[in-house]
Amino acid sequence: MTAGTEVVARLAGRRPLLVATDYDGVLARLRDVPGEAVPEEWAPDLLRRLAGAQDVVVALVSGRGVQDLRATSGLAEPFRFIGSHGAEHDDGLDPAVAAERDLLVDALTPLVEAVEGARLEVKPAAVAVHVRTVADRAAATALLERAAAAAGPHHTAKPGKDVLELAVTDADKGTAVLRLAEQLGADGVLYLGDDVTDEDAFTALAPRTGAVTVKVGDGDTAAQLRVADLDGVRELLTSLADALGA
Ligand SMILES: O=P(O)(O)OC[C@H]1O[C@H](O[C@H]2O[C@H](CO)[C@@H](O)[C@H](O)[C@H]2O)[C@H](O)[C@@H](O)[C@@H]1O
Repeated sequence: MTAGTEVVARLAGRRPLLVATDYDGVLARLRDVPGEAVPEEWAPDLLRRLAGAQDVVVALVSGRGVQDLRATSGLAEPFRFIGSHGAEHDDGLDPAVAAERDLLVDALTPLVEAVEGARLEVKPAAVAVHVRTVADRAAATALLERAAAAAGPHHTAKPGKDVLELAVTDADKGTAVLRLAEQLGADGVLYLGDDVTDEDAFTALAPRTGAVTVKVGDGDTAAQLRVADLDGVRELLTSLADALGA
């Protein structure tokens, strides 16, 4: 049985159904420049098909801030947005976190400026140190270690693919997706993700009846199912859309 067949068998009859998906590495290929990570050509129409089905809600869940996620993906309503690794729901963020974030920016800026090719990304509730374009890989590793050491006890370190993010809240994708599922009274939940922070969602959803979790790509995971790559995501979501009559 393919992952798509399994997802259809377990979810097609469940309503309301929440289809929640990570963005980078699932709907968009990884790029050197985060702003260039646009969705795969098939993704917007396929997500709209799913969101058009009766009692189906589609949510994009990302480490990006919601504003960045909307701008980079080009996606808008009817989709729901969870950003900043769970700290932002649609457009809401506690403004008090910005001052705390700016202290982190001050601490990390000199570290990043000392390493050629490194970049600092300032997000609503976090600061991310990117090393994808650092040619000296030993320097990249050392920078991520120094950035981790700069974190205070009230920060949450979130490692990812060539990135270390320091968040100023303890929100995660797991609690955020569970909260949205409760709000919707969802009887079924599908979650797709490829990166370390998606493991929080896989773990949080594991005990929930009617939840199916899918890891995209290689690596250890708490997800129940796996697809190899973004083409696997397209096939899986197409099977679900067909089964929903969307
Ligand atoms: O939760 P996600 O939607 O997967 O977002 C995770 C991070 O994605 C972005 O960084 C990653 O993608 C970049 C563009 O392809 C790539 O250059 C970088 O190496 C990846 O780590 C985004 O820039 C971060 O803010 C997100 O946290």
